Amino acid sequence: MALSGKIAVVTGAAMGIGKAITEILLQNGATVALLDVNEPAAKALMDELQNKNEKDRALFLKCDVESEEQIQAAFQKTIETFGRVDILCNNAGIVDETNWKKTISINLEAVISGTYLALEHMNKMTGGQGGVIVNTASMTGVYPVQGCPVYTATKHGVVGFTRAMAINSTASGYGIRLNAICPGPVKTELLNNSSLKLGQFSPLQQSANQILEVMGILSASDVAEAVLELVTDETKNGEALVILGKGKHFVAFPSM
Ligand SMILES: NC(=O)C1=CN([C@@H]2O[C@H](COP(=O)(O)OP(=O)(O)OC[C@H]3O[C@@H](n4cnc5c(N)ncnc54)[C@H](O)[C@@H]3O)[C@@H](O)[C@H]2O)C=CC1
Ligand SMILES: CCCCCC(=O)CC\C=C/C=C/C=C/[C@@H](O)[C@@H](O)CCCC(=O)O
Repeated sequence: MALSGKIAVVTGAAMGIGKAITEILLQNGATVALLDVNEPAAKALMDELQNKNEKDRALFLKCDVESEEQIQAAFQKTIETFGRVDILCNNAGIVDETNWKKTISINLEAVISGTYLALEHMNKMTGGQGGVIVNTASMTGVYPVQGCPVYTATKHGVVGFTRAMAINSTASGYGIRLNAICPGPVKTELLNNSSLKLGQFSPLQQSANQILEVMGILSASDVAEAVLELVTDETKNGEALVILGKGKHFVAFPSM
């Protein structure tokens, strides 16, 4: 898929991996609606884009993905402004093993809401033009990590939901590819703060730390490059791409 003229929606776009995804999509010619709850960070990014003459292809829409109404309003504004949606990156996520219901709400429920809203607008069976959805899971969506069982559960859910929706899309003719990106540790605010967010499992942090030594730490740009591969490679549907400091691989799931 060539990105020039394509319209993308990215959630959690103001910082970290979402910011890097936004930047690489813009660099490759796409137009991006940036959805985020952090208005100051988003405005700072928009100022950076202004300096790179990319601001006219970027639209910040304040949106708390915990609110289905706010996601719907953001999609509506995107379509009113740019005419359609071709690419969706459900990227917003948190780690909070204490407020674990919020973690489920943002990391999984919002991914489902965003995907279903995108279907309404992208589905070829209902007048859409098709497209691609990349959901940000984590290596914890495939390999459980001590210290963050609910986070791990949400990311397993993102992988399973994405793969099931990819099968549905093929079977139903939606014309939409769905893939999951499963990064290991990435140097962002989320990772930096994660040791404070393990709640009752904080004593297990050391074992989580060991993963950093084994897996290495990625940059957000490393992940964005892998997301670009999933967006542009039209042969990829229903994949879970694990990316670690030591390399990347598509998960080989057991066949039935
Ligand atoms: N940093 C890491 O080591 C890894 C992160 N991930 C996943 O990548 C995604 C992005 O994480 P990072 O960039 O590391 O985090 P980050 O904390 O650096 O950035 C997350 C962005 O999402 C936004 N956000 C949070 N809650 C929101 C909500 N309710 N509505 C709208 N926006 C919201 C934040 O304001 C922020 O801009 C998450 O889904 C995370 O689980 C996956 C694997 C590794
Ligand atoms: C613990 C949740 C991490 C969420 C981010 C991911 O999905 C990556 C999962 C893989 C490994 C996680 C390791 C987490 C270690 C934390 O306990 C913390 O110690 C990391 C500190 C970051 C740093 O030192 O740069």
